[in-house]
Amino acid sequence: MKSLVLKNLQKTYFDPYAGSQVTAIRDVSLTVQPGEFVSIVGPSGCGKTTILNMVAGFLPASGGEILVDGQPVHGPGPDRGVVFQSFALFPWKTVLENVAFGPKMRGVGRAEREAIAREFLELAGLSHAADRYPNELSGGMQQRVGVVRALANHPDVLLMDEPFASVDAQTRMTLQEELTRIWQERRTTVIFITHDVAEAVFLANRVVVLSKGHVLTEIEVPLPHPRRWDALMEDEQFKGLSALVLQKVRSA
Ligand SMILES: Nc1ncnc2c1ncn2[C@@H]1O[C@H](COP(=O)(O)OP(=O)(O)OP(=O)(O)O)[C@@H](O)[C@H]1O
Repeated sequence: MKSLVLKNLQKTYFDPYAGSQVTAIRDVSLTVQPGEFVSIVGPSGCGKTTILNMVAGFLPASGGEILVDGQPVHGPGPDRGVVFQSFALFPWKTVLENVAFGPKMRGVGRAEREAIAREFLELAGLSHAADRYPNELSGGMQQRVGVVRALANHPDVLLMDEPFASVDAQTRMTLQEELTRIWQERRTTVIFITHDVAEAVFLANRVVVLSKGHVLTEIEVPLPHPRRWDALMEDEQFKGLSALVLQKVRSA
């Protein structure tokens, strides 16, 4: 478990159409404690994906600093795992081989990496699908494989950009419940980006609301884990927090 610190982060892009610089991230400072689950929400264009790409090391920052456990980030690295909304599993590899791929790249021997992959597949309720190929899985199952493939690399920080946006509502709720359960077991530090306020509150210890490239507010979510939709749907505290976050996003 490692901390993630963003210090006065800034990002400007060159807009070729306007022929000028646009500021996507003005000044974002954020400390994510080791093992904390932070959701980031905000209106379209407020800079969520830009922040995630900078933390992943895919985009250079224009100013400020990103520190993982005190070490500055200068590019992608195995300490940070990334799961996107649409991502590619290797179609020519089985589910087991997909999940074992990261450990293989780290030089872990065959028996050990298969054991690691089987452990994670079990965690995600996917043991029965180990020998199948991605095109033999439903969208929700592929998404789950994507999540455990990232986890099998033992990242210190897991970065998730709307990973469940393209699955149906029912599957999405199941994936959210599984993610909170897996997170509770592994306690990986997580940043989760979403447009969905209920999803943000359901998953996180803390919700960060972004507005036009800066942090508008942060809202603690002191609900116990693991979380289940059946219980939370009617929970007054959950409903109150969701309403508060929604109000902030709408004012952002
Ligand atoms: N490659 C780019 N070149 C120029 N401008 C960009 C680029 N990528 C993003 N932007 C601009 O930066 C701002 C933030 O974009 P970003 O994609 O981070 O927002 P977002 O909050 O993730 O949006 P959404 O919720 O719609 O995905 C927007 O104004 C966007 O137009």
